[in-house]
Amino acid sequence: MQSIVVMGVGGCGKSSLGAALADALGWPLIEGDDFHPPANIEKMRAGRPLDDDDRACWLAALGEQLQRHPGGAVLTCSALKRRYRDTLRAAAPGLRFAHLVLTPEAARLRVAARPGHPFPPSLVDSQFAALESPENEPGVLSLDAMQPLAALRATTLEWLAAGDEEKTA
Ligand SMILES: Nc1ncnc2c1ncn2[C@@H]1O[C@H](COP(=O)(O)OP(=O)(O)OP(=O)(O)O)[C@@H](O)[C@H]1O
Ligand SMILES: O=C(O)[C@H](O)[C@@H](O)[C@H](O)[C@H](O)CO
Repeated sequence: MQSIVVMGVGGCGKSSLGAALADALGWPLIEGDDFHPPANIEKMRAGRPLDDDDRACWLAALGEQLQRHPGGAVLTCSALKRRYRDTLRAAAPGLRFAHLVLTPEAARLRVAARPGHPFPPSLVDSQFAALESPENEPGVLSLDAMQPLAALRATTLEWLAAGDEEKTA
């Protein structure tokens, strides 16, 4: 069973959907933010966007985590750029991605409603600037992040099941 990454900009709802999917599938949840080195957390807290170098060792650690769960896992990871996603795909071939899509305004509102979180609202624009849409890549589901969580969960589970049926047909 191939793992799934719940991806998107800060505040799009990765942790919420990731936890719901892990629960429904009985898969472990790999919370991507837990694998940032302290320097990355400090940088975000200081309102400075992460760059490719900052994200390189983080993505390598997340790839290792995926490899530890060959039976399937749910990973939450912003995975903003094509090459970040390809790094994860190289670690777990056939990896699937559910992309939570929302507007910068909606992301800002969600992030602002979480005071104390290391990711400040001022960083939201930089997330959209870095985002390369995964739409035309294989194994990607685009979701309207403004849908209720239960609907997002149901749509993603149906999509995963349909993909598995295709593989066994
Ligand atoms: N489908 C949804 N509908 C309404 N609110 C939501 C939905 N999903 C998440 N939220 C709310 O939006 C906020 C951000 O959600 P969450 O922490 O899951 O996002 P995230 O992408 O993991 O953020 P980050 O990457 O910055 O940690 C939370 O307050 C959460 O309760
Ligand atoms: O790639 C990045 O810039 C980071 O991973 C951020 O997206 C945050 O980790 C997260 O989304 C907010 O907590």
